[in-house]
Amino acid sequence: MGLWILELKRVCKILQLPLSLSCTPPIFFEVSAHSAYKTIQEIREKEKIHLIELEKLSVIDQLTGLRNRRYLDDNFEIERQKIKRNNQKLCLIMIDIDLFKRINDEYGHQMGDTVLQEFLILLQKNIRVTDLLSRWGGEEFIILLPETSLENAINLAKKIHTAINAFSFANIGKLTASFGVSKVDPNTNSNMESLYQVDKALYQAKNQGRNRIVAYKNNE
Ligand SMILES: Nc1nc2c(ncn2[C@@H]2O[C@H](COP(=O)(O)OP(=O)(O)OP(=O)(O)O)[C@@H](O)[C@H]2O)c(=O)[nH]1
Repeated sequence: MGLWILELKRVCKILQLPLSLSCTPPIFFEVSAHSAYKTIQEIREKEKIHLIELEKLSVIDQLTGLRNRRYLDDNFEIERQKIKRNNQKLCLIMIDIDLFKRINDEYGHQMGDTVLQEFLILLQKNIRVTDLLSRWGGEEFIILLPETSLENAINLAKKIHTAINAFSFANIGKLTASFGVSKVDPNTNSNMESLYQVDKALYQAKNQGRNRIVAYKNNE
């Protein structure tokens, strides 16, 4: 009983609810203990829902509504373990909008945000529901492609590349993007290595003049 009251005091304190437990006659104590117990249960349920909501928010990018880097980090390991067990294929595509800074500088940050939102819709239209698209940061996106060979990942990058080149962004017009593509080998690569490889391929695409796709090769 004492513990209930302590717990009730605790949750009421957290939720800043008024609580008066003084002068409760024994006959009424049963009733108030019962309602106190119910209150604690209700508050615990609300706390649980609140935590679930917080957990969801922590893996969602506010601007685009896409999953964020944290979500990808968590799920990449799960996907790696799955392909290792089932001997499946897994690839990564990293996409970065070219010269995005110019858009912010010329049209303002808000227009830059709009472009990012349009860009992600374009990406979503071109991938499968089982592909995991996330915002890696700034103007950079990653797609994790389960059950996809390197050849098919490159084909998908080509398809997205063509779609971007054909698209006219509101108020901005044409944009280009650079792509890195890599295969994940769960037996030899750690998550870090796989991400390093796809990032290196993207870096090469930028260095070679942007608006292109580069696949990571082992001997580079
Ligand atoms: N509007 C907007 N801009 C962002 C956001 N996140 C990052 N940026 C901007 O994206 C720009 C990225 O610039 P850089 O890293 O120089 O790259 P870039 O201009 O795209 O050039 P390259 O990648 O070399 O083609 C910076 O100006 C950032 O401020 C965002 O959420 N919204």
